Amino acid sequence: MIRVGIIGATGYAGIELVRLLCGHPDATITQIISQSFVGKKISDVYPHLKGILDIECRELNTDELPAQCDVVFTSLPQGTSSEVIPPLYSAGCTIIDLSADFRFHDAAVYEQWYKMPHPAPQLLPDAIYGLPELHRTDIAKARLVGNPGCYPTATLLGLAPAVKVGAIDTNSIIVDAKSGVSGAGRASSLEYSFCECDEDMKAYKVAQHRHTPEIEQELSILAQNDVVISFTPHLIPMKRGILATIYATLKNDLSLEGLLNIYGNFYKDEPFVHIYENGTLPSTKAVAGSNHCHIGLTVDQRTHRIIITSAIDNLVKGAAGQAVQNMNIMLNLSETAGLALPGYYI
Ligand SMILES: NC(=O)C1=CN([C@@H]2O[C@H](COP(=O)(O)OP(=O)(O)OC[C@H]3O[C@@H](n4cnc5c(N)ncnc54)[C@H](OP(=O)(O)O)[C@@H]3O)[C@@H](O)[C@H]2O)C=CC1
Ligand SMILES: CC(=O)N[C@@H](CCC(=O)OP(=O)(O)O)C(=O)O
Repeated sequence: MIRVGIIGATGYAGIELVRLLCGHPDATITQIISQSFVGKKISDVYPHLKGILDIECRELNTDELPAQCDVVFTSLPQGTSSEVIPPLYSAGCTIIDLSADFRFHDAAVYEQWYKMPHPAPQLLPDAIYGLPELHRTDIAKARLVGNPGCYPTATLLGLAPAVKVGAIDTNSIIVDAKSGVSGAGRASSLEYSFCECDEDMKAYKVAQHRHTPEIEQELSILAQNDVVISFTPHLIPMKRGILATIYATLKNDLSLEGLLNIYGNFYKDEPFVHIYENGTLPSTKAVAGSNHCHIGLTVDQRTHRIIITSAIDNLVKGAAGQAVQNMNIMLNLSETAGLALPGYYI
């Protein structure tokens, strides 16, 4: 069995990792690392784990952890991950980081958007952007993966085939995305409390959200050109789920059938990406609790635009599930191990 440690297991993304790994056939959780709950059983912090995982939360010890774990997931705030990762990486651990710290090729871009110096820029050349549908071969060779953000996962999966084949004008891309409140993490602040969020919907960080450069980095690689997008996130009164509605101008007279062919070919061997073909459109309910991404395509003949809808669960394909998928690839396990169950639906 592969021994796994989770640093930041007591957060929402971390505890989703725990849930998925409890059902993984080849991995066992040996270390649960926390900051606020050291000495408590994880099943006392999260009672749904009682009788399933009752181990104690420990304080981080970067000298001891490498001998206790083969793989370490870091699910910590931005800036904190890249402080703890260097000694673990030097000691030989395989690391999947759920923060933004290892998603960028250029430390200057990170520093501009995250407004802090990058604590470990020397490791950026070793880190691979962990979107398997785009970088599977490199992920398989990597020992450090920067797991993508939730909005970038939904957006990039929705756009990748069209951008790769040059079907759309990449200057015309508009991403209008909605997220459930768990996307903001467990640490509470007034704006995410029940009475503030319930029965409300609002845009936030318009034209300045930190996921913008992450999406642009990957689209630019696909287009082999600098791509700039408009991205507007919204907070909606749900616990989980992201729906990205993406608009772009078509370059040629492509029919819906033509687009379905392009998308079908691009994703033909992908276990977790599904294109809707019968005129229906995806919704967050269909992916809640699963590692799947559902994509719907519409061609608006009047405006000559493609409208793509892409749905994921922010905590699964947008965080913990994708991290497990990356672990499976890095360790040459079956890519779907621990991720085979369907979502909740209800
Ligand atoms: N929520 C989501 O949908 C997504 C989250 N992510 C990323 O995953 C990471 C975790 O997010 P999320 O689970 O939502 O956040 P939470 O706020 O729910 O959890 C944060 C975790 O980090 C630990 N922590 C916080 N500050 C420190 C510190 N200074 N030193 C050590 N540990 C610390 C907390 O420990 P303790 O509880 O012990 O205090 C907790 O376990 C973030 O980088 C986030 O951006 C990525 C994609 C989607
Ligand atoms: C609803 C909500 O607040 N969502 C978070 C995105 C969470 C995420 O994926 O963030 P990282 O890139 O930091 O890992 C936000 O908009 O900042």
